[in-house]
Formats: sequence, structure tokens, C-alpha cells
Amino acid sequence: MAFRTARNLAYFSNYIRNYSTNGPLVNVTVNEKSGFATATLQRPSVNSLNLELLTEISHTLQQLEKNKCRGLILTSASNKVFSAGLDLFELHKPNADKIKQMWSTLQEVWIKLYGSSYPTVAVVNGHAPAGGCMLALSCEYRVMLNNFIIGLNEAQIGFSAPMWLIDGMRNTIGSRQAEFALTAGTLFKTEEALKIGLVDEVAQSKEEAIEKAEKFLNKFAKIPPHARSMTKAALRGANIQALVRNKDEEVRSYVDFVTDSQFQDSLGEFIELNLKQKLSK
Ligand SMILES: CCCCCCCC/C=C\C=C\CC(=O)SCCNC(=O)CCNC(=O)[C@H](O)C(C)(C)COP(=O)(O)OP(=O)(O)OC[C@H]1O[C@@H](n2cnc3c(N)ncnc32)[C@H](O)[C@@H]1OP(=O)(O)O
Repeated sequence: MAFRTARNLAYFSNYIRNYSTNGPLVNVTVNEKSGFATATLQRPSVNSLNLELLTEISHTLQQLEKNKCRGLILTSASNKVFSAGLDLFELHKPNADKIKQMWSTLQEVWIKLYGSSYPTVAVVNGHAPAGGCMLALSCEYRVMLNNFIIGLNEAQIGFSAPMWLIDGMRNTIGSRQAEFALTAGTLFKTEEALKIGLVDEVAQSKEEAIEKAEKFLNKFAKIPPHARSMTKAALRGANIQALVRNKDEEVRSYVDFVTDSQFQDSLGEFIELNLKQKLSK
């Protein structure tokens, strides 16, 4: 088992430090006492998910799995936005090959994070719409700071969230609430999200949120890791397998959907109406 000896722990910490120097968009640190890793998303200014950030998240998750991480806290370097979801500018008039890779990497991130063998907590220290909510939902526990929004607003932008993400929402807040939330594309304020169970706890500061996250991770200290991860796989495996079976087909549908002129028109309108930065004409 990892971290059984101080030498193992030191090796892993050094490894992660070295790794983090190679990843400018995701900073990874390891608490040497607890063995918990903190992965901080730091793509300016809103951690919008472009191919580069998604690739780095995917590599980070792979390394954490390989090194038998004891627990992960996922958070943001911004004090306003956890992640603004997919990079909408990269979806506008896109290069088909690039968005193909982007969707495929997004699927990989979900498979690795939703299916990780180690426990995971999202410290949602800023807004988390769409893909930002997806990252938080993939974790096992969510601690959110006050006065932000979270939710799957895909319907508002003109499409449906993919099946695996709908599954993640349903598994978290139940079918009835998921239907209300997804069909309206609702973005919930922190307190509302707590009421429906989309987040588990509210914190007043990032420090308090990290403490709550560590408390959650510490609950597993005496549970055999293989028993924990087998149970998690039993609970989440069917949803993951459904995506694995349909991965390529979904990428094809997504590329067709996003490159269609109707989607491009509604995306253009959404950007002009909702984002400060505008499209160059
Ligand atoms: C069968 C399978 C296929 C099914 C088909 C499915 C098709 C799916 C296609 C796409 C899927 C998408 C899922 C997504 O994740 S879509 C992304 C949705 N995101 C949003 O709606 C968020 C939009 N942003 C906001 O609401 C706000 O910016 C917010 C995050 C709340 C932060 O607000 P605030 O603090 O006031 O900051 P600003 O609005 O001033 O923004 C700061 C700068 O960031 C830029 N920005 C914001 N969001 C994005 C984004 N998503 N992508 C790129 N850039 C973004 C914004 O323009 C500002 O830029 P600048 O500083 O240059 O002015």
C-alpha cells in the first residue's frame, strides 16, 4: 500500500512536485502528513475547459491513480470561479479535429474522476456552471462557499447534457430533482444547492472548506482501501461502462452537433448576451 513508509511518502511527494512543475494549468500538492493531494485548477481567468486544461486534468488523475493517492481535493486558484465549464470560445467556429479531442478528453476526465479508486472532494470556491458542475459532481463530496452558483445549464444554452452527466446528477440529487433542474437548466445558489443535495456542506472560507474536505477524507482512514474502492466501483461502474461502450459514437454525435450552423448561431447569441468578452466579427 502506498505511503506505508516515510520513504514511499517522500518519493510520492517529490514525484508530485516534479509533476506539478510540468503542469502549469493544474497545481498538485501533497499534504505529507495526511497523504491527501490537492489539485488546484489555475487556467486564467475562469478555468474554462479547453483541450489543454482537460488534458492536464486527465494526466493528473492518471498519475494520482498510479501512485495510489489516499484522497483528492479538487479546487480552483480563482476566488470567484471554480470552473466556467467548456471554453465557449473554442466551441465557436471550431476545428473539428480539435473539438473531437476535446470531447474525448472530457469523457476521459469524467471516467477517471467519477471512477477513481481513491476518495474525492470538490472544494467549490467559486461559480460552477455546466462543465464546472460536472467536475464537482464527479467527486464523492462537495463543499461549497457561499454566494456562488452551480448547476447544469446546458438546456439554457440550447442542448442536453450527455447521458453520463445526467446519470451523475440523478445519482446525486435523485430523479425528480434532476428532471426539474436539467429541463430548466437551473443554476442554483449555494444555499439552494445545499437544500437539494447538490452540495453536501457550505463553508464561509476556503480554509474552512478544506478542513471539511479533509474531515470527509479522514472518514476512510480505517476502511480497507480495496473494500472502499470495490464498493465505489459497484455503485458507479454501470454508468461508467455505459459511457465506455458509447464513447466513440458520442464523440461523433457531439462533433456533428457542435459544427452544425444552428448550434453555432445559438452559441454565438449566448456568448454575445452572457459573456463580457465578445466574438470578433
Ligand atoms: C450526444 C453527445 C453530444 C450532446 C451534445 C452536447 C453538446 C454539448 C456542447 C457543449 C457542452 C458544454 C458544456 C459546457 O460546459 S458549456 C459552458 C457553459 N458555461 C457557462 O454557461 C458559463 C458562462 N460564464 C458565466 O456565466 C460567468 O462568466 C461566470 C462563470 C458565472 C463568472 O462570472 P464573472 O465572475 O462575472 O466573470 P465574467 O462573466 O466577467 O467572466 C470573466 C472572463 O471569463 C470569460 N468566460 C466566462 N465563461 C467562459 C467560458 N465558459 N468559456 C470561455 N470564456 C469564458 C468571460 O468572457 C470573461 O472574459 P474577459 O475577462 O476576457 O472579459
